Amino acid sequence: MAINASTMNGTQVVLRTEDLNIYYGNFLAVQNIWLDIPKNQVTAFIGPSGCGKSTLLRCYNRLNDLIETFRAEGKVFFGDHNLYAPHIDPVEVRRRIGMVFQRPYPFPKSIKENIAFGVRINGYKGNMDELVERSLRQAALWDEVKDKLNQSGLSLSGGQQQRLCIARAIAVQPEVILMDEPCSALDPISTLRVEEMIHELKEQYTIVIVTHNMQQAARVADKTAFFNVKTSEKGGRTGYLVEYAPTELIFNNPQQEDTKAYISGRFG
Ligand SMILES: Nc1ncnc2c1ncn2[C@@H]1O[C@H](COP(=O)(O)OP(=O)(O)OP(=O)(O)O)[C@@H](O)[C@H]1O
Repeated sequence: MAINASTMNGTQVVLRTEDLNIYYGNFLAVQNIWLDIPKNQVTAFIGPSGCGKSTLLRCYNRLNDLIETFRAEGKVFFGDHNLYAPHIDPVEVRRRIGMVFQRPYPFPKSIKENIAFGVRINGYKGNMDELVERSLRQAALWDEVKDKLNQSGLSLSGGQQQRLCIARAIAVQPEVILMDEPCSALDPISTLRVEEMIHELKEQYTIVIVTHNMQQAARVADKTAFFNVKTSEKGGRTGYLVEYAPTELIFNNPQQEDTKAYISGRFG
């Protein structure tokens, strides 16, 4: 699966959705999404609860496939590849488009093995110690764990566990990292560390982050997409994209009334 990305104002587009509708059974959860995710930038998804931020995020690495009632209409492109074409291997997609979840969930294995495990399964033949160190350094965790690599990942603090999970995601060398509210279970200092790390990671990776925290979106994201929910014809609550623009425009000069209302805290 070679990437041959198209461009958006001179920036490469890594992920593109075209007229994407996402269903759980008969329920239309997300409607009519056209969205381009730029390479080596941080894109934030914000919006009120239930507008489909996580549902859309999980579409990018086919994680929704694991939900029996899930169905997608429309297209999701990774470079030139339609990720939902029949020949696409979802396991390969998930290696190239990694994910970090809301709650850190280290494997009940050593710190080192948390990183080495997935890499080995992917057939890595290089120097494992080097890779473990590099991944932990990129996740700003090396200095804290270098003397206890054989201790359990579960012995770390919540913030350290989340950075371990980020190191694990990085280790298999994905092109994109999806983050679903990665700081919501962390204290403010741990949150700051993860945010600083996100700034550094975007030099090498494309990052899409779902966050409830508008200040966080303002701090970390180059572009921000604001989603809202409306009552659909069938009576269900369906999410849709309201506005997508450089982050400073979304927060300082939003074009849509709903965006203005949301960022000024009038709903959500
Ligand atoms: N596995 C599922 N099965 C059925 N419906 C689902 C499933 N997951 C999500 N939904 C529904 O899809 C809609 C969008 O949910 P989603 O979690 O993507 O929204 P969100 O914007 O990420 O919300 P939050 O900010 O609360 O996490 C909601 O109505 C939710 O109830």
